Amino acid sequence: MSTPPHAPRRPASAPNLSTPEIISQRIDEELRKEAALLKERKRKEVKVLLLGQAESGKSTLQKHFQLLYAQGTLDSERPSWRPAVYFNIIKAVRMILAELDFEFASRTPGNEFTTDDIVQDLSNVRTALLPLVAMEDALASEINGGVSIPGGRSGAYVRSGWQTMLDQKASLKLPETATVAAQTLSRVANEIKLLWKHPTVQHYIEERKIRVEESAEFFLDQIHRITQPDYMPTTDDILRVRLRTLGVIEHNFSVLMGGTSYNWRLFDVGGARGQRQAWVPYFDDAISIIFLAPISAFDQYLEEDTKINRIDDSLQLFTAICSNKIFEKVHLVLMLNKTDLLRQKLAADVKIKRYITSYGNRPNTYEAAASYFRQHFTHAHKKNTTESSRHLYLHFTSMLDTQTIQRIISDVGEGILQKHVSQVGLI
Ligand SMILES: Nc1nc2c(ncn2[C@@H]2O[C@H](COP(=O)(O)OP(=O)(O)OP(=O)(O)O)[C@@H](O)[C@H]2O)c(=O)[nH]1
Ligand SMILES: [Mg+2]
Repeated sequence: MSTPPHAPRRPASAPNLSTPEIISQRIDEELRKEAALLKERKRKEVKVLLLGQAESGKSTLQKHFQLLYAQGTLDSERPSWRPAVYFNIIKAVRMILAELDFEFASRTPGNEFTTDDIVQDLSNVRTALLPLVAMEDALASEINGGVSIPGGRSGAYVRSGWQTMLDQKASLKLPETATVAAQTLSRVANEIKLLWKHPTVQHYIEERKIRVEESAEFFLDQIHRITQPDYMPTTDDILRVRLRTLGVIEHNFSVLMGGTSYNWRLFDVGGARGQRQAWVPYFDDAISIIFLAPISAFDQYLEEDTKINRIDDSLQLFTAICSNKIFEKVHLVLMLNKTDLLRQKLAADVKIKRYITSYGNRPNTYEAAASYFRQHFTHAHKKNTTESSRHLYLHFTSMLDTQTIQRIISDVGEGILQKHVSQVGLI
């Protein structure tokens, strides 16, 4: 190969850039740069796990993070929540009808809530609603992208990237089954209202014979708004939607603190018992755990094991987290969540001691209950903390109180960041 006439000539004294030593120096330099970049990235990366049993409010808390730090992404995801709202309503209608069937089958004469006329009226409403109820599984399957939950459990859930999948498929347009569901819902909106407001249904709700999911009441009360053809979920709707999380979903936020932009990596996990083994690979190098325990759940049992009281399960899980060596130095935040529902239940005179005998003769008030649950969780932490310096940051929360929860997120965030900054020096 000949040198082109105008190519600059290497002076005789200049080093030969292709000697093995130079190549090796260059590789070293590249590796150093890469390591420095990695270190810098790690320095700005804050890894937080959201843990707790199913329905404890982890995904709802994640939405609040999103609302605070990445409002734009929540806005762009808005359309993909529409099928989920429909799904929540259809499921509630199905649960109400199933319970009515059961109650009517065993009705006794003279009961003012189950007269022949009432049974006939509600049976007509039922007939009108059957086509809607029949769509539940197909809608769940569409939301799930056709993948079913291991173990054959039905229902709708979200997994990593689900919104992108829906967005790519349909952008603002509703997917096929959801479109039919929207039309059917508009057609039977009056019947849903009739059913929901019916004194017999309200009576069974009060008597706690009909138990719908916690967000159902909110959606059913607003059925006419939701069944409008141009309905788009509000932020409140998104916060209320119930969809199980499947596996572990990572959410990234850029958070500006003290003039530096940190990359928050928030891991939201599926909380049901069968899902918990999927958490383990994410335990390494987590700087913080936010553990959610719904203290309103004292009268509820696990869906996956109906013998186990949900508060017991939360305590057991929290104990396991506290005693795990890998979390000895973690910044541990405990949110005793759903305080609004706890207040509601106590106002309706649901007795804690009926479900938790050790509650004894303590007053059935919010203050006494909150202090009792706090004591149990702090005790579990203290008993299972070998690293004496690990502190427990405890908050009573309601995810419906957006203003307060956002202030708590800011406070919790600062604490987590301080911990992070004190540890990055070790990297
Ligand atoms: N009233 C009330 N509802 C809440 C609160 N926190 C969460 N919810 C509702 O409880 C339901 C379950 O919340 P999620 O955030 O989906 O629960 P999760 O812990 O992510 O559940 P999994 O994904 O199954 O592990 C949703 O309908 C939420 O809107 C709260 O403080 N008060
Ligand atoms: Mg979830």
